[in-house]
Amino acid sequence: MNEYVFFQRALSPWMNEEGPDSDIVLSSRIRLARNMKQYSFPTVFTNEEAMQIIQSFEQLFSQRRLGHIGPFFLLKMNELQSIEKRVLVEKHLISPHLAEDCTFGACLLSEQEEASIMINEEDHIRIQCLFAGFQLKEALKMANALDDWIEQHVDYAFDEKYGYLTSCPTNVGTGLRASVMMHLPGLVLTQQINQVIPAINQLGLVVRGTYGEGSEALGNIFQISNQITLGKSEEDIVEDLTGVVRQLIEQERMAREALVKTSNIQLEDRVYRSYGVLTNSRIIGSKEAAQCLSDVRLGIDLGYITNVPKTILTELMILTQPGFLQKYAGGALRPQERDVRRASLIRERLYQWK
Ligand SMILES: Nc1ncnc2c1ncn2[C@@H]1O[C@H](COP(=O)(O)OP(=O)(O)OP(=O)(O)O)[C@@H](O)[C@H]1O
Repeated sequence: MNEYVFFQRALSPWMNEEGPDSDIVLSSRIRLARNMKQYSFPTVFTNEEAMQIIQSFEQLFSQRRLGHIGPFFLLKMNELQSIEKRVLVEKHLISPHLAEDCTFGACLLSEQEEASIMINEEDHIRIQCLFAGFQLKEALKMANALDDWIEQHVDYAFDEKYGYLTSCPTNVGTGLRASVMMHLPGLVLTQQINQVIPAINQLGLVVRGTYGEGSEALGNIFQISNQITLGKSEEDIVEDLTGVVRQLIEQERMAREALVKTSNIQLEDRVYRSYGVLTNSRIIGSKEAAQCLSDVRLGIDLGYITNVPKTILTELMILTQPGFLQKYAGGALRPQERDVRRASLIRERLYQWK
């Protein structure tokens, strides 16, 4: 496999699977923050230290094969074009911080893109595992396996009392963030989301947008994760989040049922109008596209639309982001040009399923 494929395909191979509860939970993620004992934290390390860290990972992964996860590919930020870095951000494989601010940053990607390890981001090592649907426990298992393997070769910064030491105190302890990406159009349409978000926050969990901290919830997609990393075991953090997500799934299903009962024809109309916009418009902005894709996804889940596979919608959510549009166009595009390209790309993809 050639590294170039990471920038070409919008749909990561792991996204092709239908995970459990995938009508509501789009994906599950575990990320672990770790640091190496012998180096200063990335906030203060020297360029030399940063390069040594990358070198040690280059050697460690030179075999490129790690148990059943298979080969890994190392991509250095200072060797990538800015559009390529943006594409990796849009695929949730690296953070905007690594792409934009970390000259001596790198990432290791597995072939299926379900595992990614960021080097020299906010911490020396950030291990991330992604699974389709509601599979937090499976993601934790894979992240732990990767973590154990790395720990055999690297001395982690660890304190008997506090656990894993990290750049930001909010990650000290387990260094673990567990999160799910949820599609919650029912709770948004019934306006219950306005009560649900504060209630989730009170339970010590955080609700974020599609692209993490500081981002908007595009197309009714919300990311829910744990806030606390200290004083609880990894398993308890995942268990607590799992309990809340189960309740949210129930609430979303009930909201959808209530909408079908009370306003079936209005809902069907909304779904088909959005389908009409996607299949006919000549200019479309990213927010409108995300909203229409959300309506059509709901339409598929409720059985109104049967001819469109959901993976096409997932792919379009990523493909219509600015980085991908420009990658396909072969260069920079002005916002208006992007809106025209976005519309034609969506029409082309959906045309195959008419
Ligand atoms: N369940 C998930 N499925 C797919 N992508 C996810 C999921 N959860 C988070 N992400 C993606 O991971 C990236 C980082 O998210 P976020 O900023 O919330 O977290 P973080 O890595 O835990 O960082 P920090 O510790 O700085 O808050 C974002 O692109 C986000 O969309």
